Amino acid sequence: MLDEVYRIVQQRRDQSADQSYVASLFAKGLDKILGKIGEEATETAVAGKGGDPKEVVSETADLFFHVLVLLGYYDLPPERIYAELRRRFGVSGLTEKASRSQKSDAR
Ligand SMILES: N=c1c2ncn([C@@H]3O[C@H](COP(=O)(O)OP(=O)(O)OP(=O)(O)O)[C@@H](O)[C@H]3O)c2ncn1[C@@H]1O[C@H](COP(=O)(O)O)[C@@H](O)[C@H]1O
Repeated sequence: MLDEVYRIVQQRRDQSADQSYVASLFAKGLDKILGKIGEEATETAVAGKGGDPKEVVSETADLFFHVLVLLGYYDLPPERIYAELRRRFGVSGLTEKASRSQKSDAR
């Protein structure tokens, strides 16, 4: 579904802003897209605190969608994110963090 929505996002880029919400975001520019991500991330956090599963799902969907618009802005297909997650797969976050602090100690 992320790939499908991303494909639509890319198709909307050149459309009229009054006929497409995605086109209106592109027309308003990067700061508008970033502002929406900040807003939706906050709303996701508030929903997480509230504990209503429906709200968590709805706000997370809004957040994912606006992140797809940002990826579209930079022509970055979701596959790039999947590849990064695959690269990290199986590496404990704690192990990765410890290796980072060892690297900075060595400097
Ligand atoms: N998944 C979504 C999606 N999720 C959320 N939204 C919109 O994101 C906006 C977020 O809600 P807000 O209340 O925060 O925003 P707002 O007050 O309307 O907007 P601002 O004035 O703050 O910018 C709403 O207008 C939602 O309708 C989405 N708009 C589009 N899509 C997908 O993008 C496709 C293309 O959409 P259009 O470009 O509108 O054709 C659609 O077919 C969907 O697949």
